Amino acid sequence: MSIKKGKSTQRALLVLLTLAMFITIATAFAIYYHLERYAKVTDKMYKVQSLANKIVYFDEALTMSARMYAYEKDLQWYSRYQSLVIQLDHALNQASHEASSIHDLIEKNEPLNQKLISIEERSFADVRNNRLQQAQQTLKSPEYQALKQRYTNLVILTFQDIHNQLQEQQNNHRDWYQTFLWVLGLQVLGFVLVWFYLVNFLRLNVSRLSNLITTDDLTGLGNRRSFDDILQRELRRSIRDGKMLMLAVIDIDYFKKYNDYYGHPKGDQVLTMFGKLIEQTLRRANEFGFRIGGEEFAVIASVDSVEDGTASIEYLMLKLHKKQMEHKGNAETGQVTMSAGIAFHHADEIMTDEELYSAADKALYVAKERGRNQWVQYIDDKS
Ligand SMILES: Nc1nc2c(ncn2[C@@H]2O[C@H](COP(=O)(O)OP(=O)(O)OP(=O)(O)O)[C@@H](O)[C@H]2O)c(=O)[nH]1
Repeated sequence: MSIKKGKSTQRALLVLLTLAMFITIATAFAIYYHLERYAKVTDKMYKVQSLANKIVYFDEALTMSARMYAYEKDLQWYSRYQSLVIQLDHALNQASHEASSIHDLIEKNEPLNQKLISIEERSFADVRNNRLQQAQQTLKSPEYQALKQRYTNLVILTFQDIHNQLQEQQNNHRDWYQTFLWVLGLQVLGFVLVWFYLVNFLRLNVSRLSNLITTDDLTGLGNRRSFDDILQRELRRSIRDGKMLMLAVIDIDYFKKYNDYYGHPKGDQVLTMFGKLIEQTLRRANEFGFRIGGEEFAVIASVDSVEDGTASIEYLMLKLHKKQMEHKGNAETGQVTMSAGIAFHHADEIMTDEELYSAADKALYVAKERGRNQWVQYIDDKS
């Protein structure tokens, strides 16, 4: 991907992410708003319902008190009637704060209310003048009954109306917040999916990148950087585990001449083929192959004995011979051959990676000096 394209993709991703964040925040606000409204409407419904119950109760109770007063002429009933009138007024006032239709109901039906009160007052006057039968008749009269019924019906219908309106609002808010909850759920799911995608994408790219950093493009073997790291690591491991470590530095003989004779692309093919041979030879987990320079390769292997190590390089040489690749610049064999310098790190030695590499390199030099197409093991003269 070009830098320009990468930057525009990044910008587009940033815009998308910002947009998605705004939508999520807006959705969360919408849920909060509708949930809050839903709770408020529900609360109001309970309040209105309880006021409606109170009003109907006070209304019936005050009629009952008026009747009882007409029958018993007991002043207790009269004062109960009066206290109920005050309580009813208070409840109606409270209800009119909750819903304007109650206020309208009180205003519009004031004449009807006054009529009822005047009939009740008339019966109370009869009671006071000991005309109890007259008082009872007044309260039982069809006119009073009809007015009372009308008043009660009006109250009930108004409250029913309010209840229906509130229920509609409640359902509306519930539908909205449930819809937004789904939207938020889908957004969260989307975020989770994008998150997983990004994490996977990054992980893949990181492993690709680390491969690129440590792999030689042409042969697919480890490159110089990974050679340095793995040589240090394996050396530490061999000292810790008390095992022998082999390092072989391998070079294609007269490779300059090969390039000169057959051309650079053909030279590349030889390098690729040799890289594959190394890969096929190194079968065990603790054996590693590298291309550490132009036509220079290396093998690091944890071995049980010197023979074990040299045998694997011998085997690699044999495989290369079997290929019988023509190399007219190689006057000795006429084929592509290799030379190798082998050095061992023994468990009881203390050697640095540089010392081990230098030893293998020296042995390679000797192999070249002795006529190439061979391996030479480094022997420390001082020991
Ligand atoms: N085709 C190809 N050639 C390369 C590459 N890297 C280095 N070379 C060539 O490898 C040759 C190495 O030459 P020298 O160091 O002189 O070694 P040599 O010719 O193999 O001689 P001896 O090692 O002494 O046998 C040079 O000609 C480099 O150009 C590569 O990636 N591809």
